[in-house]
Amino acid sequence: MEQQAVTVYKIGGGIIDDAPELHQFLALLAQAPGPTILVHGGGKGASALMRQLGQEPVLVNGRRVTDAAALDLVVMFYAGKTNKEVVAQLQALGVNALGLSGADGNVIRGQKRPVKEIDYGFVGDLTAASVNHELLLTLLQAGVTPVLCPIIHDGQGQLLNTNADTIASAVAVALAPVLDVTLHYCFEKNGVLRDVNDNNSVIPEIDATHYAELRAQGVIADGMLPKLENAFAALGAGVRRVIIGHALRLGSDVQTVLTT
Ligand SMILES: Nc1ncnc2c1ncn2[C@@H]1O[C@H](COP(=O)(O)OP(=O)(O)O)[C@@H](O)[C@H]1O
Ligand SMILES: CC(=O)N[C@@H](CCC(=O)OP(=O)(O)O)C(=O)O
Repeated sequence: MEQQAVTVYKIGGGIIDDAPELHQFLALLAQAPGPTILVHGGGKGASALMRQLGQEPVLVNGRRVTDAAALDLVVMFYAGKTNKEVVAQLQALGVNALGLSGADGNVIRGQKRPVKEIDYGFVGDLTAASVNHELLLTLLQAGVTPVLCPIIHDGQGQLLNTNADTIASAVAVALAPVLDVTLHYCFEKNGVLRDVNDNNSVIPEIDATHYAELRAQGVIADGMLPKLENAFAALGAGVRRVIIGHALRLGSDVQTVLTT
């Protein structure tokens, strides 16, 4: 029997921070075929808000060092303002969205990252096994679109900050045994670019060998490194398709498709 399909979309801070672009993206999402799950980040806005409040953001290897004050702020910003604004806009577009942190319905439970060379503070690690896929399936079957923010919990009452790309990958992998899953990373560029400053230089297809070459050449750097690590991990764990493309060009042929 053919598996039911779902697409897990992830949007990051570049789009969330730009109100007209966010609205345009959500309007496209509302038209997208089939059941969807949306995972959002918002790192750029969180850093801007921290600076406004006199806190200096600290990021190591693309991950935010999250002390108690930073955790308060990101919980308010991701699980509060950002998540609820996205949900309200989706409702206005006729999508029955339900905003969730990992604590809500125990949808994602993880562990505080152990202190090694770096103490990341209240940052959570998670795997596909951390995801309550039964709840997500129930919501999808009820015609609800889950909207997940990057705040999870440890089951002991502690909230934890987590990278949104990792959440999207873990959710996609958790659903892969029962659904035909597409993982779609949406951001402000047309895909993985040969020249990061040239939006017309999209690499249409990348496999693991090609990725290693591009990485060694320095073509892929910064935030694209963890994104592609998460993306290949998802492909290797049963996710059917992984796409990286522009948030305002959903369904376009101009995008990067990852292959095994
Ligand atoms: N080869 C590349 N193609 C596209 N983006 C790249 C590449 N190498 C590095 N990047 C950088 O990675 C960033 C995307 O990662 P990130 O900022 O974490 O995304 P998100 O907005 O989804 O959180 C891009 O804005 C770009 O600056
Ligand atoms: C632990 C950690 O780094 N959490 C991220 C969560 C937000 C995020 O991932 O946002 P983007 O997708 O917009 O980058 C942070 O606070 O920046």
